[in-house]
Order: sequence, then structure tokens, then C-alpha cells
Amino acid sequence: MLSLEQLSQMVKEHLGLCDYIDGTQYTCKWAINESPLSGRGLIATEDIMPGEVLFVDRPLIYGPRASSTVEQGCTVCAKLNSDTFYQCSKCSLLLCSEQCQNNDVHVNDCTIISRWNLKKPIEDADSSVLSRALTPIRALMLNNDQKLFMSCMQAHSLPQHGQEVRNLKQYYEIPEEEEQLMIAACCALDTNAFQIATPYGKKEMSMRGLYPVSGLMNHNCVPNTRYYFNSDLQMTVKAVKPIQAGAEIFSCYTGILWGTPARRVYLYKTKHFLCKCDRCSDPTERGTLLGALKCFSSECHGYLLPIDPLRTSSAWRCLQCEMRVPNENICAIQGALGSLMGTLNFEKVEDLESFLVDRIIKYIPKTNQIVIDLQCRLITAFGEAEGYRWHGE
Ligand SMILES: C[S@@+](CC[C@H](N)C(=O)[O-])C[C@H]1O[C@@H](n2cnc3c(N)ncnc32)[C@H](O)[C@@H]1O
Repeated sequence: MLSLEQLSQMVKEHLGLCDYIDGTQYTCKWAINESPLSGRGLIATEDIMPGEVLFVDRPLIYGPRASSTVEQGCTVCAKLNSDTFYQCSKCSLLLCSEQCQNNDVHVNDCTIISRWNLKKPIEDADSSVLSRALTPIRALMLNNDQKLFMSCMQAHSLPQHGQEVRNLKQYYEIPEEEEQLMIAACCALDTNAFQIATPYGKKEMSMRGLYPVSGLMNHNCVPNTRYYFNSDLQMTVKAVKPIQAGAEIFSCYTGILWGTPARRVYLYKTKHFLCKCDRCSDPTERGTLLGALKCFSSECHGYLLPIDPLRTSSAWRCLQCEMRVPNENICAIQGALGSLMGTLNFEKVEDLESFLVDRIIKYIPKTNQIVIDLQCRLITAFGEAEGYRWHGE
């Protein structure tokens, strides 16, 4: 394991902070240090103003996300729904054009995959299994310094991490050393990777990137930074609040508009910790009531909230009539709402609107994250729908 000094040096080189810009050495206002929350974190060394760029990171590896719900697209340009999709005859990866096939990205992917011995005919290889494992496959192209950098990142080691690589073994004989490196990449990706936002209006396969400096930021449900990506996959991290010297710099690993139960369950399942930040500790979530449910009593118009939000099995209580509801009943409602949301698919924007106004609002508070999510979807859908467009095309 590298020391903090060695890691800091590697980070500086990666960010280009060792280079001289306009004759003066570029300095940054943070350092890597031990965090009171967990492991290492980024700590401000000077006061930072909102809007200041903290750093611009580049991914060590990037590629399709591993989730089975991710729609598959071209493994080079990420385009979805092309009539011209075909599988490469050498490696079986999904492509949309000859141009993508001749692109260096594909040539490199194909070189690695096609040197593995096949256990079944190439035509039987499932392109989605390959696509889900493509990001860790690309770790095999890293040079030694980059591999060392990746190995310095925190990595979860539970058995579920690395499954996308183990799934490849039904089709390919993979050398042990390569399998181990790819599984290590999966563990680092699952702990640190960021989903790369798709540009507005573009339908592209959902991608993830292993950003080694951004990955050093710990989580807070009220982060003091935000980030965005450019078309070269560079990730810019900016302060959104004043950050005092000595304070930790945080990103948010969840949706910012998710309620506390949803955020905490997601963090526990995917990042293996239970967040105890101020927002999670406050049953009202600073008055936003994003997780609130309607009181189960038909005579009451109050809202139900967890009594002790930091205890996952906490009972809930109505703010108005004080009725207590056991956690199991709350989980059943949340589960049903979650499944309903997962199946929604409206052809017409008017159907989405009527679902929100005529159905959902009757059963859950207007402050609940589901209502907020549907309102956001409705705003986007109205902006895109014929007769409602906001950009005049
Ligand atoms: C992307 S890493 C963050 C950097 C990490 N601390 C390190 O030393 O490299 C994510 C992991 O850090 C830990 N972590 C991040 N935020 C945390 C928090 N608010 N409370 C507890 N652990 C946290 C969890 O183990 C999580 O899976």
C-alpha cells in the first residue's frame, strides 16, 4: 500500500498539477488525508469559494455500466437502437458501423477478447455479457503506473463484486492473472465509479468511469461539490458552497432528491455503509419531507415519518395524530411504490400528467420523492412533446 505522500504525488501527476502553467506552479486548495468518516478523503487546505473548480479528473477506465437494466448499445459510440447493429465476427462485441469497428477503442477491445480461447462457437457468445464486462476488460490495457493507481483505490471485496467477469467464463478461457486483474477492477469500480451523464437530449448507453481523484471524495447527502462531464469524459468538480480550510470535501453518491430511506438503503447495498449525516439524522430532512408517506388513518391528513431515521427498522409516526406504524408496513408500501415506478412507461405526456395528478397525489404526499421525480419527468416530457416544446424546433 502506498503512503499518503506517495498517493498525493500520483494524484498530482494524474491531474497535471506538477506542470507549470504560465510560469507558475498551479496549486490546489485541498489535500488527501485521513477522514473521520472512513479511510481517506479530500480535505480543504484553504478556504474555498462556491463556484471554484477543485480539479478536473480523467478516467483510468470507462465503459458500459454492469447493471442488467442498462440498455445495450454500440460499444464504441454508445449509440442505442441502431438498425445497423451487428456483432464483431472476431470478438462478438456489439457495433453499429464500420467506422466504429475500425476505431482504436474497438481495435484494442477486440485484440484482448479475441486472444482468449473460446469454450463455445463465437456466434453463441452473448454480446450483453461481454458489454457488461467491458469496463473491467479495459483494465487489462492499463500501464503499470495506472494499475498501481487503481490498486490504491478503496475496493469492496464481497463475493458479489466481480460477477460480470465471472460470467465471461462460460464463453472464454481467461488466464488466471487477467481474471484477477479484471475482478480487482470490478471491486474498484463498484466502490468508486461515477455514472457518466449522457448529454441532454441524447439517447446513449449508460456509461461509468473510474475517476481516481473523484473516487477519493467521501459521501455526504448534502454535498459541498457538484460535478459534470465534457465530451472528452473529463470530470470537473466544483465547490457549490463555501468550504472552510480543514473541512472535508464531499460528493453525493445517491440522487440528491431521494428520500432518506431510499438513500440509506442504496448506500448500504452498493457502498456498504450506513450514512449518519445531518440530513439522514433529521426525520423531516430539513423540512423537505422527501420520504414522508400519508397517514394510514382515513380521518387524518398528516404525514408519517420515521421516529429514529438512523435505525433502519424504526417505526414511523404521524406528525399530526401521532399514530405509530411498524416498520414492516412502511417497507411494504415503499416496496409496492418502488415496483410501480420501475414499470411506468407512458406513451403520451398527457398520460403521465394524469397519472401524477389523478392517481399518485391521492396516495402519497406532494413532498414525497416519487411526486418530485414524476414532476421532473413531466417537465422534461413537456419540453420534448409536440405542441409543448420549449426550444422551438
Ligand atoms: C469512493 S470511496 C471514498 C474514498 C475512501 N474513503 C478511500 O479511502 O479511498 C467510497 C467508500 O468510502 C466509504 N465512505 C464514503 N463516504 C462515507 C460516509 N459518509 N460514511 C462512511 N463511509 C463512507 C465507504 O466505505 C464507501 O464505500
